[in-house]
This record gives sequence, structure tokens and C-alpha cells, in this order.
Amino acid sequence: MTAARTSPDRVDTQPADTRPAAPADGPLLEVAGLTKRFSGRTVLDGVDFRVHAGELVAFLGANGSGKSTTLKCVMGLAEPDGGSITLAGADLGSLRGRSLVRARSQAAMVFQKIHLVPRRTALENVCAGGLARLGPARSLAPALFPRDLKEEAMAALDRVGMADRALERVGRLSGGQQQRVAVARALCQRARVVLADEPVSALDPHAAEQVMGLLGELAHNENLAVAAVLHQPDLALRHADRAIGLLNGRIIFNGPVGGLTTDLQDTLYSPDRGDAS
Ligand SMILES: Nc1ncnc2c1ncn2[C@@H]1O[C@H](COP(=O)(O)OP(=O)(O)OP(=O)(O)O)[C@@H](O)[C@H]1O
Repeated sequence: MTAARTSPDRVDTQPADTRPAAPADGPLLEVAGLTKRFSGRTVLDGVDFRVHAGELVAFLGANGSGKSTTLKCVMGLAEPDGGSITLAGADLGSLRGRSLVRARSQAAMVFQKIHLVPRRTALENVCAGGLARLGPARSLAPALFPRDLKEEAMAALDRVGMADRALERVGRLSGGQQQRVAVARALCQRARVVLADEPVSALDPHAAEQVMGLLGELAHNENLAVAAVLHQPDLALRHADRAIGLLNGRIIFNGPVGGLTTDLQDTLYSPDRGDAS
């Protein structure tokens, strides 16, 4: 065992939580005691973590360890069985209806498996991110998108290096280009928290570096809180500030990426991991 390893009930959050980049007014995302069961089988077992403005946190762990389910619970795509989720100061469990939708709009998804609309242009897809915060009354056909929204969407596309492809249908873009459009959509949503589930798993190494670089810039330059599920510890080492390691639905590591030792990676990805339930 390495010094950086922690037991499931003694998670080392101290180094990251005292980072100077973090604001004094607390984390943008705080998850406490999160539990989730599917058909009686526990897949998340008391997951606690925080993500602050200005940091990129990588979620690592073997297939089935609970990474995606954690992010889905935050986004409301899976219903937690216990615990609390606080997003930009709002306790999601205490909210319903439009208040809940408004609170959740503080988080944007860059999910590999939740696609943009392929037959719409990059610009229209990015505008759709802005509509999330304008409310249902402004859910207009693309031809009626307000001019200021289009200008903001163009600025976001420019920010991710895709302005010259704005009028192209997303279905004609490469995987890396689509991920950059998804990042632009998150920018246009003006979300303060960005959740990325396997944002680079379908990308070639060069495109993966670019998209991870963009996510890092969102955190470090735009002061957003970014959480990304990754399958490549080396990408976490190069781009993330902090790593959270999940094993069978429990966090076994939470600390600066420098703590991702070979021993820890062996433990996280060992084929002999037992069962979560
Ligand atoms: N809708 C569902 N119904 C039943 N079981 C589910 C469902 N979604 C996830 N699970 C189970 O929950 C566990 C955690 O899944 P999850 O997708 O969160 O893992 P993961 O760490 O993201 O894995 P991967 O790296 O393979 O994407 C797995 O055992 C999975 O089979």
C-alpha cells in the first residue's frame, strides 16, 4: 500500500480541499453518503466527494465500479436511494419541479453516450444549451433563436476552435469535433459545473489530448468545476488536478493525481476485485 491510499472510510480529501484555487465559499458540487441500488444490488455505497470551482477532477475505476451512476445521480438520470447532492449551493433532494430543473441547469453534461442532435448544425446544438437557461417559453425552433443567443453560441464555438464548422450538421463531424461542440454547448448553458462521462473514450490520442485540454481550460480559465470519468489514468495524470478512485461502489482514493501510484492503479483495475453487493 502507498501513503496516498486511503481506506474506504478514511478518504483523504485534505490536499485537494485546501487548494488555493478553490473559492472560500465552498464547493460547487458536494455529494454526501450517496447510495444507489439496482434490483437490490448495491452499486454505490456511501459515496462522498466535493468538486470546487477551478478544478478538474478525474473519476477512475474499473468497469462497473459506479463512476457513471455517480454522475447520473447528480444529473437526475438515476434516482439515488440515499445521501445528498448539493449543486451550486442548492440541495437537490429538497427541490421539485421547475426549481429542481433550474438548480440542475447549473450542471452541463458532456456525455459520450448522450449525443448532440446529428441532423442539426453545430450552432443549433450549442444554442440548445442556452435554451436550457432561458426556460420553456424560449424553447423555439432554430429559425427563431434570438440573435444574442446565436452570438453567444458562435463565441462558444470559437472558444473551442469550431467556429468555421458552425453551420455544418453535427452528424458530419468527427467524434473529437462533436465533443468540442458538446463543450461549447456546456459553455453556452453557462453551467458552473461540467460533468463529462468518458468524454474521450472514442477519440484518437491527439483528439483526446485536445478535448482533455479544453476541459482543463474550462476549469482553470473559466473557473468551472469539472468532473470527468476517464478510463486512462495517464490522461488524468496529465490533465486533472485531483483523482477520485472508485472500487465496487466505494471511494478508495481522493487526492492529487500525484497519488495515482502503480500500486493504487493495480488495486483499482485488479481483475480480482470481489463484488460490491
Ligand atoms: N440501469 C441499470 N440497471 C441495472 N444495473 C445497472 C444499471 N446501470 C448501471 N448498473 C450497474 O451498476 C454498476 C455500476 O455501473 P456504472 O455504469 O456506474 O459503472 P462504471 O464504473 O461507469 O462502468 P464502465 O466503466 O463500464 O462504464 C454495474 O454493475 C452496472 O451493471
